Amino acid sequence: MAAPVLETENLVKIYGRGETRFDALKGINLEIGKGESVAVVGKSGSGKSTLMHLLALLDGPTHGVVALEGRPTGDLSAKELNELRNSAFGFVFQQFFLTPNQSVLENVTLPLKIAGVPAAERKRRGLEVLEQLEMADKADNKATDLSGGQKQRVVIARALINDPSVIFADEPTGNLDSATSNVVEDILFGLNRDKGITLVVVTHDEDLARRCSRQVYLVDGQIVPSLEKAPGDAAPREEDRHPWAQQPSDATGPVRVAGPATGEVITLSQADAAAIARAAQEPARPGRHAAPAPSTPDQPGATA
Ligand SMILES: Nc1ncnc2c1ncn2[C@@H]1O[C@H](COP(=O)(O)OP(=O)(O)OP(=O)(O)O)[C@@H](O)[C@H]1O
Repeated sequence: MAAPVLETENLVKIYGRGETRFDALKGINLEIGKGESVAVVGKSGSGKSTLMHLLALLDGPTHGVVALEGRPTGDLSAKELNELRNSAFGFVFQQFFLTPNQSVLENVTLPLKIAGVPAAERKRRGLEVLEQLEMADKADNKATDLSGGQKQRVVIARALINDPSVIFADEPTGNLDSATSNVVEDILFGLNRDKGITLVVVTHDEDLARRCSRQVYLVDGQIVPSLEKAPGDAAPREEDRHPWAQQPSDATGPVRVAGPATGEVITLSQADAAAIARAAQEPARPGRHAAPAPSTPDQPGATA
């Protein structure tokens, strides 16, 4: 793996206390190399967004370390964290909506405004990045006067404006139709390939996850073995790749599987094992990524 841009050590996140205590992450050790594209996959409530928020320095862990470019971030002040996030990261999050009353250009250049960049320079860089995403002609539009796919391109433009080393994307295609999803994905993977921007994507979309160079599987706040083969391994046998798929279908107790990469024994609930087995074995939906992307991708009615 390339030098890690992000590393975590025994990352634990506990929400609440006493009777309402919930252990959302239970000791995550993860390295994300520069230029990787990593999909964080798992069922609802498994801790994907929590992990993404900790990696993106939007929230702090209860225990453990997140290091950016080899530098632990735990001791940084709120101001330092803000600056670091603003300069190193881009966000394609559905909850980071565009500001409706502002123009596309104002939305895209917001991170530069926060960083204190003068107006003329903001405009120059904003138009440049909108040009890259074929949205320069919409610079003066209100953010509301756009289709779903166009809004998502504006969000990506905003994520790019500070030349980030990592883009975090939380369900970046969640509300888009299939053709528009393809366009948005192509943009994100193009940035990864051509500019070496590291991508960390939380998604339920198996096709999008498969397009990433690595998948990180979360079950109940823990990483379970990914489906990629370990470095230097011979091609794994099917039963080694998906040991959970070998369980008898009428089994009711917890499923114990040996990780193909580490040999570590992990206990999964039947439901989690079945969900992972399904995700691992389902073929790609027909039609996705097969057809060339349309040149005018945005569909009326889609929302970002
Ligand atoms: N602020 C919070 N306070 C208490 N519990 C929380 C909080 N945020 C998340 N949780 C709990 O932590 C667990 C993990 O949440 P998280 O949002 O990371 O899951 P997720 O895998 O991203 O789910 P989804 O796919 O549904 O978005 C869930 O059980 C959730 O209810």
